Amino acid sequence: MSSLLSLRNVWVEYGDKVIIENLSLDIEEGSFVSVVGPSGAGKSSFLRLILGQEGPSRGKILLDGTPLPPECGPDRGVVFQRYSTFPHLTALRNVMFGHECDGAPFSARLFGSAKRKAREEAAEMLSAVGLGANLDSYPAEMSGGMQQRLAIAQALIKRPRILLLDEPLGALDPGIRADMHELISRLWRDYALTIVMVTHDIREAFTLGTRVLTLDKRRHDPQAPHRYGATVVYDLPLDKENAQVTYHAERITIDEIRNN
Ligand SMILES: Nc1ncnc2c1ncn2[C@@H]1O[C@H](COP(=O)(O)OP(=O)(O)OP(=O)(O)O)[C@@H](O)[C@H]1O
Repeated sequence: MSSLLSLRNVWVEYGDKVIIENLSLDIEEGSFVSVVGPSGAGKSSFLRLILGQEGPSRGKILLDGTPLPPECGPDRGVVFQRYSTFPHLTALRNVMFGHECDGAPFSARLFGSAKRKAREEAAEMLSAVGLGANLDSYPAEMSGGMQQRLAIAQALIKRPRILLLDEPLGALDPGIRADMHELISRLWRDYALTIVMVTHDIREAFTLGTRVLTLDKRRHDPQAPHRYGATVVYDLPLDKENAQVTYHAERITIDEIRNN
């Protein structure tokens, strides 16, 4: 595997508030990186950096060895915990929207064969996420799990090189999460994706990831909580061939990682 994304001495600072501190990291093509850490550690900020929603205050980020374009492009797709889809569009139109924006940036409307092709691809993607029977449903008519399936289809239609997941299953019931784990694993394999997923669920991090990163502060100043930022304090590659790792993950906690 080769390095798809590299962060070199990256800092995120807001005024004198340090959020991410001197982060250096390589993410291999085809890997599934789970990111865990305490609330407020900077996990979403880390995803926003990769997405291009904000730039580092210092350091550089390279995609395939070249500086990451400052704006979010089709090479990166994202799914948030909620509200990733357009409520006024059907499932099919939600997924077609990416192609429509590219093909007709001003009107977001395609015609003729371009429209037919976009429709076929969107329907195919919706089938891949298990929504083949819901092409004409609106997000409000769908369950939480179905809405997240739709958000994933919408993110994947542009065939991104990196898929960013920010607590994508955080609002779902545990039973639905298990189905979603199966779906995300299958899409990761079938579409040869590189995935970076933020989660608060340590079991999910170990079940899905090929690597688990823990973001946290190495130093704390009780008088000035934002004096120091977070960095990668644990970086655990997982041997997915070894089923035992998955079983152990059932019981593992952040404290157990810290103590190892
Ligand atoms: N635009 C901003 N201006 C100032 N501070 C910000 C800004 N965006 C984020 N922060 C701060 O950065 C810190 C990290 O926020 P972030 O959302 O990345 O953490 P997180 O690890 O994802 O948290 P959680 O697990 O609770 O979602 C927080 O203290 C937050 O208040």
